[in-house]
Amino acid sequence: MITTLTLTDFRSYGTARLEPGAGPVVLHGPNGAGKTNLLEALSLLTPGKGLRGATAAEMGRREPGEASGRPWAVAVELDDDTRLGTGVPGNGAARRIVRINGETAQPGRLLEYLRPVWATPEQDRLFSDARADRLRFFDRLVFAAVPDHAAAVAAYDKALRERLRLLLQAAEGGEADPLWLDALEARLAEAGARMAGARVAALSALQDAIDARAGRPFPQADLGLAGEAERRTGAGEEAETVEGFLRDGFRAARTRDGAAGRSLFGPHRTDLTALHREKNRPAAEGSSGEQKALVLNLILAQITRLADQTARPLLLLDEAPAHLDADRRAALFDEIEALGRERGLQAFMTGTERVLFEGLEGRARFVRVAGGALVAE
Ligand SMILES: Nc1ncnc2c1ncn2[C@@H]1O[C@H](COP(=O)(O)OP(=O)(O)OP(=O)(O)O)[C@@H](O)[C@H]1O
Repeated sequence: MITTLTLTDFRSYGTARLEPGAGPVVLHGPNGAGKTNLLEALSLLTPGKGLRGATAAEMGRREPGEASGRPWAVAVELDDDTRLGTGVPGNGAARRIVRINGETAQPGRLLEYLRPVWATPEQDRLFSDARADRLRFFDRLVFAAVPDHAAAVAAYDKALRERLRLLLQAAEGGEADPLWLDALEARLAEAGARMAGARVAALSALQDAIDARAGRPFPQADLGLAGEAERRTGAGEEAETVEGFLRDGFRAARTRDGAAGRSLFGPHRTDLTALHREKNRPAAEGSSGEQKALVLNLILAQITRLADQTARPLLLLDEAPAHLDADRRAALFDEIEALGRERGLQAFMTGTERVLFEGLEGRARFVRVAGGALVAE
């Protein structure tokens, strides 16, 4: 459990401190008050770019007239006295660093301490938006469950960029070292097969968790992965066989990728598919309210699963109640509060009006966000 959160020059905050305590935290305040900024800060306590997908340089506080963001820091203390922190040490620095108990650490190690999962209004059209966003969303769910997945995706993305750079050089008449290409593709195939393995395992566990939630007032999704490496993995092929398939595929795609200027083959092109079970229709056809409810159900399934394991689950819900009808809102609050009480879930929820959370009165900590300050009520 996070016992204290401190923000320093993070977005709209100069310095701010919050002691969330056990149970849900409701952050309410007018538009632009800094509610999402606070959730974003918490979302950086896991590898990646956080819930806005922003760069570290954008996150530093900028006063009018300042050209670049200030050095910033987000720090938390956990109930076992562990100190986790992230931030950038210099003006406009592009890479954030992570500290665990004062020592610089690999971002992946944060997953040993916290497993944040979030839902934002941007996900309201998750199933009809760009494939890449959907895959990123799913990969984040995977690495909250399988920490190694984050490292495999990072290694894969790096090798993919490097390979494309070489292929573009070759397409423009330059020389691409074939041995270096072979080495990069071997790395891609190895990381790609691991990614496919983790995705297939995580999808199956997530589907079980969704199925176990029948009877709640949220729609159920039947999930699938549209990608050849995942299909083969799911059909029981050994990881080495999938790796061989990927290596051959990358090699065969060299000329085409170089000409297209894009990497057209590989598990970075996998898609997450979802069927709205009750309606027996693709989730992509659903309204934004329906997609929102499907995504929330999926996220609640994931967080319940994480809460069953040992990791500390952390749920960040940006403007969730505003988009839900009264039944679903009440069910959401009851579930979050029960998960907090029984399994140590910490949840942070935002909304413009306190009244949206009246179902949580007496059961949550209310914090008013205004003018860069956090006021516990
Ligand atoms: N780097 C930065 N430096 C200073 N202020 C920033 C920075 N980045 C964002 N802001 C400010 O933060 C505010 C937005 O905060 P946030 O998105 O958290 O609002 P919110 O309370 O979630 O509002 P809404 O209810 O509209 O979603 C804006 O006023 C924006 O100008």
